[in-house]
Amino acid sequence: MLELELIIRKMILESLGVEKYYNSHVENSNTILRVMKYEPPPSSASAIGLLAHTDTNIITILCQDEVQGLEVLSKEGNWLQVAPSKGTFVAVVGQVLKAWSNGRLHAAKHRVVMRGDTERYSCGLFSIPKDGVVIETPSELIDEEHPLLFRPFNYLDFLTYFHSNISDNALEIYAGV
Ligand SMILES: O=C(O)CCC(=O)C(=O)O
Ligand SMILES: [Fe+2]
Repeated sequence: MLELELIIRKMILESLGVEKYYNSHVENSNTILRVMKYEPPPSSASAIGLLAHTDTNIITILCQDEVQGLEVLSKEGNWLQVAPSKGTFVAVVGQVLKAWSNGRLHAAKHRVVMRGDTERYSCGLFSIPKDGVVIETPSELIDEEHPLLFRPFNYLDFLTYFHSNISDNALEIYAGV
């Protein structure tokens, strides 16, 4: 999963023409692996296993078991089920990468909805800026057509703000230009 995260990050930076930042991008980040368990809903109804959110980190690689649950909000506002499929992973862009890329990448909202009577397990690898790292959009991604959207910000300070002011547009309020 770590290898996949690095490959995806490299592909993203290459596609933006800023691959020269790859090494510093990776050096400035850590990864954590988390295993999650979701209980089935108490009745036959569906239940929210994880509230709708966008990840705050850089990139998340998710691996679901065979129990359906992950849903992603489309730009049209529809919740799309992400079907579990053996040997596949889901990559989710977090708010740090959205800010760093000057909004070129979209941090999709997602949630977990539990249906049926089987517990669900998932595993997530989260790449996260190291303590003290300042998220700053590279100058190559700023021009007349793409004016700077987010001022440079310290990730830990943003996280502290985010947890005390949870809202859909916390990043825009905290670091929006
Ligand atoms: O369990 C999942 O599939 C999603 C987990 C998730 O979105 C998260 O931990 O941020
Ligand atoms: Fe998430």
